[in-house]
Amino acid sequence: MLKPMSIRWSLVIPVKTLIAAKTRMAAAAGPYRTRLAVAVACDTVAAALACPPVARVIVVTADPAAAGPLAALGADVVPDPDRGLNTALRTGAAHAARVAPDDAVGALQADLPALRPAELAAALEAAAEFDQAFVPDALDVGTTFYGVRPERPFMPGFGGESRARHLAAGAKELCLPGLDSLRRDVDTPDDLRAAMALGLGAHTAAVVRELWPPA
Ligand SMILES: Nc1nc2c(ncn2[C@@H]2O[C@H](COP(=O)(O)OP(=O)(O)OP(=O)(O)O)[C@@H](O)[C@H]2O)c(=O)[nH]1
Ligand SMILES: C=C(OP(=O)(O)O)C(=O)O
Repeated sequence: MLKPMSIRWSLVIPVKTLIAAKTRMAAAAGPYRTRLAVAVACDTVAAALACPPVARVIVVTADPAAAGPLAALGADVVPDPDRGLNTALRTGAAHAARVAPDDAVGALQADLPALRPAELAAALEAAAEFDQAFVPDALDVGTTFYGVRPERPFMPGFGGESRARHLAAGAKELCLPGLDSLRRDVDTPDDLRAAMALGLGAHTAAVVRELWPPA
């Protein structure tokens, strides 16, 4: 058996078609909504690619306006069959199994604009000790990361109250301290303010400067 420290990861990051993305930010972001969605995904992908155990990032999207900048950062882009979030994740995981069957596979939400590579690395190291594991979101309601060891079944249960779903499916909840940036997904203006307090990545920070210019 591989030692957990030596496990490498393929991370699947789903990015919704932009016209339907970040709808809970629509009132606050106005015409900046789709740029914000792309920027947040760019910061998430850049942080994941900067994380040493991450061998590859596989973005699943049907939207060329998201695919272009994310591929330019170094992600592999796989077309989304457009049958919902968990189907998109399983499609990315199937690609990962084809290109790197010996690597662990994780699903990471695309809306983590404050993500720090060291926090992601700590979570991946902990996750490698379990067949399936997940990280709950900051509210302890949803999930920001779900992953499985190499060759184990990948059974993501994202959407709504996914923390309870992942727990019920027997996945290990990772309760490490110091995962704030990994748990801070951004769906609402309050979430964005909380992510700003942690420190936004450069792409999101640039959009926020235009959206909310400093007084
Ligand atoms: N590829 C793909 N990604 C999806 C799909 N649905 C959701 N996502 C992604 O999954 C994550 C969580 O999505 P949601 O919270 O449902 O959507 P959102 O666009 O972030 O926000 P809302 O529109 O406010 O719900 C984000 O990274 C989305 O881009 C889908 O059908 N396909
Ligand atoms: C899809 C999820 O989250 P959200 O809609 O809050 O981004 C989830 O937590 O499973």
